Amino acid sequence: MTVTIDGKLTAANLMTELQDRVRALKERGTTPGLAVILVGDDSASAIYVRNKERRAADLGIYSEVIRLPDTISQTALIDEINRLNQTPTIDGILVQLPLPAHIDETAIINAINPDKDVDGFHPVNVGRLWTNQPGIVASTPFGIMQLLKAYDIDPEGKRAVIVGRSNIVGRPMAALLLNQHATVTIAHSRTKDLFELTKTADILVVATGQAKMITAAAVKPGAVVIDVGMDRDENNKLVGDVDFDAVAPIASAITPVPGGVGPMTIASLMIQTVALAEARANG
Ligand SMILES: Nc1nc2c(c(=O)[nH]1)N[C@@H](CN(C=O)c1ccc(C(=O)N[C@@H](CCC(=O)O)C(=O)O)cc1)CN2
Repeated sequence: MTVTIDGKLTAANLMTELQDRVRALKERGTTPGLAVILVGDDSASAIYVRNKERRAADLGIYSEVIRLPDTISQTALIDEINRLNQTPTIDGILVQLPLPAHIDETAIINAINPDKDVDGFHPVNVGRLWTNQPGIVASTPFGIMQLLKAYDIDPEGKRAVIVGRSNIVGRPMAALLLNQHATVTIAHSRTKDLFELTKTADILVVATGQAKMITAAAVKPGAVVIDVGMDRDENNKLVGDVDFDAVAPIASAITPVPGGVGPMTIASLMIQTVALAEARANG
């Protein structure tokens, strides 16, 4: 029988566990602090940021949202990051993506102190991940690893195929699965015979942004299928990169959209903010 991996429930369970860690930190005089920078008025980003703010408040994490106009210069944005880098009560800093076109995303990520880079996007943290050292990991792949753990899916010895090579999902996902002893292939828009490759995967992670591109013919029977997509179908309904109804009957486990990977992203952000505050409290 196919297992539908419930990201909402897993995230809620992890948040309950996290409450105890926040309480313990506060008893020791440390309140975890998270700063979120939102540039411009992208409506989806505004919702994600509001949800981050709410989740932090639920847990007793101090959060500060810095809303900046989309006309802000790159220099002024970096000045703001520098202020937060120097604020001792802020453990984690993130800049909500995407950024307006005139701002160089790489320059902004590189301006964040790597030890406060709660998104795990800074090259120092990327390097730590690829060399299998402890560090902060991008929230979505971190959340996917939490889902695999919660459902007793062990990557060791499995063939994993990741479709998508973004810095936010595909690349860190590959490193995390490799660190857990999977045999990993990253596929992308220029991969030849893509579906021949995806059919070899015991664990298939799809992050392409193309609605329902993975059909049953592209999946090995019994595979674990993780859908990172958040796309709109012809009826403007939120769907994933995987055709859930077609693939679910042949998968051993599959994430739905919505309610699969998405809710784990914000939960992972909270977990890593608390871990950074614990590091501060422990000196
Ligand atoms: N600085 C960052 N920017 C962005 C990140 C990130 O991790 N750091 N990730 C995404 C946006 N994101 C969080 O920021 C995010 C995306 C989706 C969800 C989520 O819960 N999705 C739900 C569906 C929501 C809906 O109905 O629209 C789901 O899949 O069930 C949470 C957070 C890009 N930017």
